[in-house]
Amino acid sequence: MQISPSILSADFANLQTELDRISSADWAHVDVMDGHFVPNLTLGLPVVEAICRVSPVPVDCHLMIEDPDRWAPRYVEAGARSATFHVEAARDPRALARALRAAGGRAGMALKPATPWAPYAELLPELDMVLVMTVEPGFGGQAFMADQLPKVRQVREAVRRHGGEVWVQVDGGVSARTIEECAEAGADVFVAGSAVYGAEDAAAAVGELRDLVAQHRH
Ligand SMILES: O=C(CO)[C@H](O)[C@H](O)COP(=O)(O)O
Repeated sequence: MQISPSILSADFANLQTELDRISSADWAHVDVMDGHFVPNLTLGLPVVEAICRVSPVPVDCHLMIEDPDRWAPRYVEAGARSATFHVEAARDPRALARALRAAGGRAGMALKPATPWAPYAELLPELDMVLVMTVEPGFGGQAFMADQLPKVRQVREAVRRHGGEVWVQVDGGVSARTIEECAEAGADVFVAGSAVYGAEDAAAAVGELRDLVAQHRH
C-alpha cells in the first residue's frame, strides 16, 4: 500500500518546501497536462527534471498529454521513477510500456472514466501499474466517482489471475472519506491532492490515509 500525494494542489511558487511536506509519503505524484489531452496546462520536462532533483521521495509522473509515445520515455530520462501514459492517447501502448521499462522506469497505463479495462487487459504483462481515474482528468478537487470502483475490481482480478506484481492506482477525489472503498475494491496506490495539500499538516494527512487503509486490511 502506497500513498502518492499529487502536487497539483501544492503551492507552485514553493515547490521545494511543498515536496518536503510530503517526505513521509511513498511518492510525489506529478500531473503533467498539456492543454490538449486535457483542458488544463501544468508543467513539462524542465520542471519535472528540477522536481526529481530535489524531491525527498521518488517521482510518479501522470502524463495527461498527447503523443505519449514520443514524450513519456523522456520523463523517465528526466528522473521520474514511474511514468503513466493514457491509453486513449497512445498509438502503440505495448511498445510504449516497453520503452518506459527500457529507459529504466516503471510503466504505468491510465484509463479515463469512460475507458473500459477489458480491451487492454492483454497488456498487463507489459505494465507495472494500472491507473484507474476516479475523476475526469484535468483538475484537482473534484468529486470522487464511485462508479469507477467496479473497474478497479476488474483490474485487481486480472492482476490476481496474471500473478505478477502490478500495482493498481486510483486518482481523483481520494480522501479519508473515500480511501477505504478504494482499498476494498483492490487499489494499492492512492493518489491524493487536495486531501493532503489542503490539510494544515500534510504529514498527518498522509498518516491518516495510510492508517485507514491499514485498518481496513485487518
Ligand atoms: O490527475 C489529477 C487530475 O487530473 C489529480 O492527480 C487528481 O485530481 C488529484 O486531485 P484530488 O485528490 O484533489 O482529486
